[in-house]
Amino acid sequence: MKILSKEQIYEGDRLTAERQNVSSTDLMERAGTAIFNWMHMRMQGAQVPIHVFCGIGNNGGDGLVLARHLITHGYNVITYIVNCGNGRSKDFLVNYDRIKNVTKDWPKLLTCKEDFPEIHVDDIIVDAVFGIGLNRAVDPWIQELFVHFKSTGAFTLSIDIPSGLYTDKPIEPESSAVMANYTLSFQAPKLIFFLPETAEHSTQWEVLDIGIDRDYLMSTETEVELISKHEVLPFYKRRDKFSHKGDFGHGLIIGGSKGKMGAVVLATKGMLSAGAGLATAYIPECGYTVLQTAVPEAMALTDDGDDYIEDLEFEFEPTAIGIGVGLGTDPKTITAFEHFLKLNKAPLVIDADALNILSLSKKLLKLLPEGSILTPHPKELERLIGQWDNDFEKLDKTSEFSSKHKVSVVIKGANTITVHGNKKYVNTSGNPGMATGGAGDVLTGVITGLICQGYPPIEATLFGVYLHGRSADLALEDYGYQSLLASHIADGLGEAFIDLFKQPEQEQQQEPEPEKEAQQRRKAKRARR
Ligand SMILES: NC(=O)C1=CN([C@@H]2O[C@H](COP(=O)(O)OP(=O)(O)OC[C@H]3O[C@@H](n4cnc5c(N)ncnc54)[C@H](O)[C@@H]3O)[C@@H](O)[C@H]2O)[C@@H](O)CC1
Ligand SMILES: Nc1ncnc2c1ncn2[C@@H]1O[C@H](COP(=O)(O)OP(=O)(O)O)[C@@H](O)[C@H]1O
Ligand SMILES: [K+]
Repeated sequence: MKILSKEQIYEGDRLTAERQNVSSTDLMERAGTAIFNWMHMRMQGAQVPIHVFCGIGNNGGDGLVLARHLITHGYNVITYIVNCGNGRSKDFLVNYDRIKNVTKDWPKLLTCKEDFPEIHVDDIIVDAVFGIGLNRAVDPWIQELFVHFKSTGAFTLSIDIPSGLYTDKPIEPESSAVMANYTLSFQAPKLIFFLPETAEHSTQWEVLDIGIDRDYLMSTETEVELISKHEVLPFYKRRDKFSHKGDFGHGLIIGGSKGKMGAVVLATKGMLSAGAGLATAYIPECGYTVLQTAVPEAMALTDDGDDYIEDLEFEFEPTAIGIGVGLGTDPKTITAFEHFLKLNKAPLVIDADALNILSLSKKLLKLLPEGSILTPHPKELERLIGQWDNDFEKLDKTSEFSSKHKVSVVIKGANTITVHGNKKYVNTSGNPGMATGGAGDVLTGVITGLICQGYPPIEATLFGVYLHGRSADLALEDYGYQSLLASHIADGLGEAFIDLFKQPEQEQQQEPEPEKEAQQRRKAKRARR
C-alpha cells in the first residue's frame, strides 16, 4: 500500500475533484460522512457525550460534517471550535454554516485555557483540530488542550492524524500532540504511524476510503510503501514438480566465534527454512560439532582459526552469502573479512559484526557488491551512518548512505523499514515477542535463502522481512510474547509461507493485532479438536 506524502494527498484531492466533477466541499462531505458511518456502526445511537473539537482548516471542516451527522442522528454532541487563527478555510466556513441549520447549540468557541470543557472519562473526544496542514508550532494553550484530552482519560478518536503532528518532520522539542486511542486516516496511512518517535500517538489506526481517484492512486509513485501480504504475494515463486535442490541455490553463512556459534545455527536454519537448496556454514574450528549436530541438513566448512575466523577461504561459489552473525571483531577476523570482500562475487547479506567491521573501517564499503543487503538494528545503523536527531533525519541519512554505496539497508525493529535509495518499505508483520536474542540472525538466513532461489535481492529482503515477522506472529499462538524464541521463528517459517495463501487480507489496512489474532486462532484450533 502506498504511503502518500502530504503534497501527493493534496494533489489527489485536487485531481479527484476535477476528474469526478465534484467540489472540495463534496469531498469534505464524503470524508466527514465516512467518519460518521464508522462511529454510527459502532455506537448504534448510544447517548455517550461526544465532544467534537474542530480546528479552522479542512480537518476542522471534517469535524463539523461529522458533528452535523451525529446531531441529525440524535447523538449527544458538543461541538467546539478551537480558534487558532484567522485563516478559516472555505469549506470549513461552508460547514460552519451548515451545522447551524441543524442545531440551536452553536459550536462553542475556545480561545484559551479557561474555556476548556470538563470531559468525563466515559465520554468520547473527536480530535479534528489539525490534519496534514499543520505548518507551524502549535500555540501553547492548544498544546495544553491536547494534554487536557489525555488527562481526562476519555477515548480519543483522531481524524486523519493526531493533531499536532507533522507528516514530514518532527514536532518542536517539548511540545505536545494528541495521543489518539484510534486514528481514522483518509485514503492512506501516514508514515508517522510507523516511526518509533511518533507511533505511540496513533497505535491503532484504520484507513477510510473517500473515493480518491483510482488512476491517480495507481499511477502515483510514492517514496514510502507499506508491505503486507498483498505486496509480497506476487513475489512468490512456485516450485516445479521436477525441480531439484540444484534449482534453489547453495547458500553460505559465514560467522561464529567461540560462545557465539548459535548465531550461525539460527541463520543456517533460517536459510534452509526459507527454501535454499543447499546450505553450508563457514565457521571457526570450534563450531564444527555444534553446527553438524544442530543443523544436520547443512554442511560445515571450518576455518584455520579455532575460536574465531582468521582466513576466510573456501573453494566453491555460493549462490548467496550471509555474513557476520556471531563473527566477532578480532583484528585477524577483520583482515580475513577484507580479503574475502576483495575476492567475493556473490550477493551478500551483511549483518551484526560484519556491519561493525564496516563501521570501523568505512573504506571497506567500496568493496561491497552493488545490491548488497545490510541488516542493522538501530545501534549498528548509528555506527554506520552516525547519529541522528530524529526519525526523519535517520531515514534521510540512511537513504543517502544507500544511494551512495548502492546497497539496501534494513533498519530492524518494530515496523522494520527497508531503505533502497530513496524508496522506503515499511514492514507490517512482527511483534514484540521478537525482541529476543537471535531473531536477527534468523532474518539474515531467511533473506540469504531467498536470494539463493533467484529472488532479486530487494524482493528477497521485503519478502524475507515480511515472512520472518509473520512467522513470529503465527508462533504467538503457542508461545506468547515472552516465550517466543528465535528458533521458533525459523521453525515457523513454513506456516508463514502457507499463510500467504490463506484468507485474503482485508481491503482496509490496520496495524496487525497479533495477540488478538492469536486468540482467535487458538479458539478455532480448540473448535477443530
Ligand atoms: N478536499 C479536501 O480539502 C479534503 C481535506 N481533508 C481534510 O483536510 C485536512 C487538511 O486540511 P488543511 O490543509 O486545511 O489543514 P488542517 O485542517 O490540517 O490545519 C491546518 C489549518 O490551520 C492552520 N494552521 C497550521 N498550523 C497551525 C498552527 N500551528 N496553529 C494554528 N493554525 C495552524 C493552517 O493555515 C490551516 O488553515 C486533512 O488532514 C483532512 O482532514 C478531507 O476533508 C478530505 C478532503
Ligand atoms: N518490538 C518488536 N516488534 C517487531 N519486531 C521486532 C521487535 N523487536 C525486534 N524485532 C525484530 O527482531 C529482530 C531482532 O534482530 P536483532 O536486533 O539483530 O537481534 P539479534 O542480534 O539478537 O538477532 C529484527 O528482525 C527486528 O525487526
Ligand atoms: K486531527
